[in-house]
Amino acid sequence: MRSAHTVGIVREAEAALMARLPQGALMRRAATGLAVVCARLLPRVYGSRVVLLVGGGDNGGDALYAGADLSARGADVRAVLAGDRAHEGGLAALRAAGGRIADFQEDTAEDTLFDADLIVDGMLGIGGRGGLRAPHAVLAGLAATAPAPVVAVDLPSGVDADTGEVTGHAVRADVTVTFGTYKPGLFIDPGADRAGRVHLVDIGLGPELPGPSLLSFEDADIAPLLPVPDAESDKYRRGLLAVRAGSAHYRGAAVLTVGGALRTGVGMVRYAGPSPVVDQVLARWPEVVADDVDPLSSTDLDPGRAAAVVIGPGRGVLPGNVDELHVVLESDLPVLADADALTIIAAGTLSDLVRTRTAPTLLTPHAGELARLLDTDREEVEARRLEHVTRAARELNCTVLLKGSTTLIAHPGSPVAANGTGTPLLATAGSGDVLSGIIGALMASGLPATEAAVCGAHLHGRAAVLAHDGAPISASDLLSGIPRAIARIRGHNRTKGM
Ligand SMILES: NC(=O)C1=CN([C@@H]2O[C@H](COP(=O)(O)OP(=O)(O)OC[C@H]3O[C@@H](n4cnc5c(N)ncnc54)[C@H](OP(=O)(O)O)[C@@H]3O)[C@@H](O)[C@H]2O)[C@@H](O)CC1
Ligand SMILES: [K+]
Repeated sequence: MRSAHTVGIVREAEAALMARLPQGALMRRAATGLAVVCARLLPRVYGSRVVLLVGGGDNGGDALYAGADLSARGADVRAVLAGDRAHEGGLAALRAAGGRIADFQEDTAEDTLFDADLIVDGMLGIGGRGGLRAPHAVLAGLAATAPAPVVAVDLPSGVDADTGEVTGHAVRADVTVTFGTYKPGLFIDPGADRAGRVHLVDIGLGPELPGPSLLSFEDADIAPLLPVPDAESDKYRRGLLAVRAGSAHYRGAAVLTVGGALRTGVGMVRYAGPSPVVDQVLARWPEVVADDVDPLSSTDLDPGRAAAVVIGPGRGVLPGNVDELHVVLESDLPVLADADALTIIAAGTLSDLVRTRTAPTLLTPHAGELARLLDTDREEVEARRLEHVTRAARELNCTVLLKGSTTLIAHPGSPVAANGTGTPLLATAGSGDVLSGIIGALMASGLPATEAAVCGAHLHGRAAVLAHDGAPISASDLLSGIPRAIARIRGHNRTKGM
């Protein structure tokens, strides 16, 4: 598990640590770690051409000191100064080690960057604000087209450290070397996409840091959460999931939601819906117990003996659907509400019920649905995803999973989790229905809502990567990737444990 802290917290922790250390010690630690990673990326250090892009603050200082280390080992190091000032100590160290320093020149910058074997982006770190100004933006553009790998110092310049937002230009790094703790923006798109592989350099900040602001999970963290049936398990102990998805218009939503649950593993799925949908579900998944229920007229809407309920995908927003959701939310069962159920909640009638439930509740909106839940615009949510998912969890007093290129999971009073798995190909119709089924199965198996959401999002992304094999995927293909993803994640855990 990787923990990230916001800039404000990093600054406080750094100040506390610096007060106990000789001046410049922290920057030396950071720069030494940076130089080690840079050296590993070069076939050999001696004779390699390293170009440093140097901003006016301490981020540039890190790059200059690391450049001095590489220069002392025989690299040909050139610093390009992006601003009219640069870290004095770093400049002196680079000069003393034989490195060359030049101001940014529009007509020579391209040749300099295109001749490099390695480009080090030390323009902006946690002190960056807003979109990159010139010439930083020009250098970011040249670095993106130059053939050499790009190493970002602390974070790619132009990425907001706290949110991952990018306004205008930003550096696209192959590797980011970050110091002391991860920054949230390294795990949230578009920042995560700009960061490449992320290395953390320990500069001794750990004891000064409070609990994390954001968490990112890896296979090894997910493996122990996946339910494993034992010899004692029967279908009821393994969990019965009630699925209230699909309608005459959207039959596929029921098939995909049920499929997601079955492929993840659950004791039993009990499906209830209109008769033509029941037929379709049973034709694809004969192991399901299915009841003909017309949610628009029936009074028998009680999910009965279930361990968890998934409600909403393709279900509809008619008065009967509102009644059905009402009954489900009034129960004391763990509930996952998605799609149409979110539209009903956003309309206001049932939001109080969500807020006051004591049983686990998970909402799984995409940006448009979250915007409706918060009475704002989709663009607002897309621009500041972390802020909005946190706000929704707080205001609705439940767990909220915001789907997107980085799926975020928030629960009141807990650090937000950023999901690191997946592929842009996941943005396909029905993919969210499968996710609901996966998470529903995990909730029915007894995982708390937040853990089920974290685990389910990870699994969903891994399944997509395994299923696509270089070609576009449909939501149905995703289903076949789920068991393989589970096997990979479990296998990873066994290797770690050996
Ligand atoms: N603190 C510590 O103990 C340690 C810190 N460490 C390192 O220090 C880094 C933080 O250094 P920092 O605070 O000096 O800020 P930094 O990221 O260099 O940026 C400031 C410069 O950027 C400029 N600038 C801002 N926005 C801009 C824009 N949009 N477009 C263009 N320019 C823009 C701004 O210019 P100004 O706006 O002031 O004119 C100023 O010149 C941190 O990330 C880590 O690498 C490590 O050594 C470990 C120990
Ligand atoms: K940087």
